[in-house]
Amino acid sequence: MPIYSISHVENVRVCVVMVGLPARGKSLIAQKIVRYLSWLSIKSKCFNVGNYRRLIATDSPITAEFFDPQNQDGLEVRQEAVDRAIQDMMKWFSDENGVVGILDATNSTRERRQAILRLCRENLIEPIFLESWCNDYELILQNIADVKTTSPDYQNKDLDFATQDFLQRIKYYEQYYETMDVSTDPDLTFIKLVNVNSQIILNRIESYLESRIVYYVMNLHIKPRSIWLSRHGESEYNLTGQIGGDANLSERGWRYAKKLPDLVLKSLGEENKHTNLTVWTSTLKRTQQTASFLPYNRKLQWKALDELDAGECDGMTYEEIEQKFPDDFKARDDNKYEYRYRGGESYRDIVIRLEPIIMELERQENILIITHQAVLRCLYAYFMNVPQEESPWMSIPLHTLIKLEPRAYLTLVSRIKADIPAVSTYKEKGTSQLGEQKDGNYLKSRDLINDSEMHKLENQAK
Ligand SMILES: O=P(O)(O)OC[C@H]1O[C@@](CO)(OP(=O)(O)O)[C@@H](O)[C@@H]1O
Repeated sequence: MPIYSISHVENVRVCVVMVGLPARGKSLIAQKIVRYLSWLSIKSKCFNVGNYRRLIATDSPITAEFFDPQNQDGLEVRQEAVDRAIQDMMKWFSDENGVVGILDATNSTRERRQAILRLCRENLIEPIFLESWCNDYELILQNIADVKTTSPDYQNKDLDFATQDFLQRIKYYEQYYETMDVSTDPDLTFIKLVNVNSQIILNRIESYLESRIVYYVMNLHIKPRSIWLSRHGESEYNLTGQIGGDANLSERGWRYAKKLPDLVLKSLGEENKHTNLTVWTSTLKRTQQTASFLPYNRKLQWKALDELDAGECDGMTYEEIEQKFPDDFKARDDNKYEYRYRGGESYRDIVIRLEPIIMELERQENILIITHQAVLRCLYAYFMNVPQEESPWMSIPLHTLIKLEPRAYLTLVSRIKADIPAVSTYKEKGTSQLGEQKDGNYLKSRDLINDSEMHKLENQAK
């Protein structure tokens, strides 16, 4: 039976209209919403007006003066950019059945917001305005530094120049910026984040999908932190090639468990060696045994982190499954993400049960998660924006500690191998044999800003 996502049930289409002065973290929030909703199979896309503007005004470098409200040419280019972004977004809603489109721009005047509102209503799209309001100067400077390292406007410019120029750009916008307020915008659906999430003002949140977006955004924080991921040490079932079950660690698995505290210290580095981590495991013995030598007192077990339930195939090897249920074996290879074991789960089912984990992870700071091959693939896919067709085939080796460092526009990945041998549990498509465990082919940092989108736009413009 197919699983429907909430967008099918409600049949709604939502346009998230970002609002805020430059350097308020709008693009970051927009990208994160797209990544989160796409992970939940809700078709989402971000339309960044800055990208359109750069395509139209190719005679860059652009400096703050371009944004002077007295600069007529600048105004025209900016109007054209927003018109084109909105046009493309509307086309995407209708031609590609988009569900959540995000208009990433400053949308800083009430007049502009009213125009977007009218257009959305005409096209039966629910608009939700998401304002990021911030007067914390340190935070703004931090955002400028992040923008400077990622925005094409400041490529090859030094930080001082970029900072001054950007502050001037903000000043121009401030001349006509109108913030959102319950008294002035009583009829609009909006979320206003004040200094990230020190205060959150909500108005007229109505549909379920809107409330999911609100809940997600409310949980975001921007404190620097790291997330460590590890599979449990090699288990006795891994040795025999059996899947599922609740086996103990093998002798080599125990060696990994004993070495894990050192690997974590090494990854923390000398200056952070006293950092107190929270450790999450599943409820299965092999993850708890793996965590047993870690010197941290906050250890939590989550049922949601248990391994993929293989139902009737629990305890079998892939060869036995191929012999006993050949059609199922093939169906799983054909569509591993959707295939649900008889009486068990699919990868999609895991993603659904992991959603509260993701929400909690967004709220938390430093966490070490010890879990299982399939669950780890799903968590990793969320952080690294890995598409559904690929995620169940990612190679995540045993006895390897992975560190994720979420940054403004990308997640950095590093890993430490324990140098303790383990069997491979990696099964390639089309065979029941366990092949060689590939050496973490997905363990690369990935940009969250989708470059391919930019290339597509550039090609259209040519
Ligand atoms: O989806 P595939 O590639 O079969 O991987 C999931 C399998 O990985 C295993 C090992 O083969 O995980 P784990 O080692 O965490 O127990 C199985 O229990 C589980 O069914």
